[in-house]
Amino acid sequence: MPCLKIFTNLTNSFIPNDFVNKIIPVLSKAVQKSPEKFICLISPDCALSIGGESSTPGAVATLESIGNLGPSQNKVIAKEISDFVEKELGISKDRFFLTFYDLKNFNVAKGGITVDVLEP
Ligand SMILES: O=C1C=C2C[C@@H](C(=O)O)NC2=CC1=O
Repeated sequence: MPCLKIFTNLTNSFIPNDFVNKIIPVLSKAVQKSPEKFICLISPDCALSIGGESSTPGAVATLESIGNLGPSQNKVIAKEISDFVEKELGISKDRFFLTFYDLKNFNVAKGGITVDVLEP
């Protein structure tokens, strides 16, 4: 599944309960894949230093997808996700770091079956 993982120094009480669901349509539109395929997890209360500063809100995130990533797509995706994270979590864009991983289909499995077999 295309998967966004966010690690943040925000405490759990600052993460809206519906955050992981609300971001799915944003991901779906930005990555151009159907919403039911997406996973989002957020890990709060992380010890996180960005440039020696650990008390200001910040986050490090990874986005994994089989395709639909690349130099032009990533520019759009980065903007959409960082806008949403800033609006919903109050994390400024200069303290939000996103890394993209374009996965091979044989390196992802769902229900115990690799995606090259699931979606040949
Ligand atoms: O990363 C991806 C993972 C999957 C699994 C499969 C599915 O859920 O149907 N399709 C996927 C697309 C991806 O990009």
